[in-house]
Amino acid sequence: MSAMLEVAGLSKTFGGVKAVQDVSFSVAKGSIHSVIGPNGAGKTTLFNLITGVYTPSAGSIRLDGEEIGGMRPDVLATRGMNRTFQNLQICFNMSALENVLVGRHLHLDRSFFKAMFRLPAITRGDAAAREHAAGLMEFVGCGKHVRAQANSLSYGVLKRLEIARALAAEPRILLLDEPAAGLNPKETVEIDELIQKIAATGITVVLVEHDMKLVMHISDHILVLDYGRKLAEGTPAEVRANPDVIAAYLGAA
Ligand SMILES: Nc1ncnc2c1ncn2[C@@H]1O[C@H](COP(=O)(O)OP(=O)(O)OP(=O)(O)O)[C@@H](O)[C@H]1O
Repeated sequence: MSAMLEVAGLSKTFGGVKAVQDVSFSVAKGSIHSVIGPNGAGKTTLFNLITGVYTPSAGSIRLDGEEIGGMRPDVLATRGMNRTFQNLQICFNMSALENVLVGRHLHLDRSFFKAMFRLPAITRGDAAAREHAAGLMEFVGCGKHVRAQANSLSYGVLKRLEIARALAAEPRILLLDEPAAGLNPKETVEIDELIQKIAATGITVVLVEHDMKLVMHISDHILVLDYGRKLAEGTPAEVRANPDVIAAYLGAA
């Protein structure tokens, strides 16, 4: 499989803190790639570098061969990259469907004059976008909440809704920041199934996750960070058997 994302010599320093140090790895197109590591290992910083929240101190990030290091998240969305956040980014004063529509804005035809005169094309566009968003809610398992207000939904449903919103931009690569955080075991199994369903559509998935059962079950490849550096990488079986990984996790326990 060819590499969709290639990270080389990536570093990020905050004052004197080396949050990410000289990290290199690549993500194969269509794969599920997890990033794990003890607390403070640099996982979130790595995600924020890849998704344009932070500018790298050094190194390169390539998406389909194009350098994307330092590009803004909205520009990256037009290049086919989207993400979810560890803390929910839901607008609670909007409906569930509207939250998904927010993620669709890239694909809406919003020229000023069309919007001003509500030309038929834009009305058609709105109807199609709503239909698309409702379809995504169905896909992530929130179909029965299409008409609900966001503030009436449970945490588990909101986590799925956030994934639906990220999918609304039609990404080719989706980064999920702790998709199972705060979920109960049943909801975690459902998220596991959803991630596999997303990957089966051809979308490349990268995730940061603390739930080892989920990571070991769904990942094609795992990158292990420790103190900002790459400690190990490989298949779940390789990573599980790696003495350095075992030591890092036992040390952190
Ligand atoms: N904006 C920042 N300013 C200063 N230091 C930061 C900043 N963001 C992260 N750090 C530091 O960088 C290191 C890596 O943090 P990061 O949040 O990336 O780790 P993590 O692996 O995601 O941790 P966790 O599993 O707890 O979420 C930590 O020492 C953290 O304190």
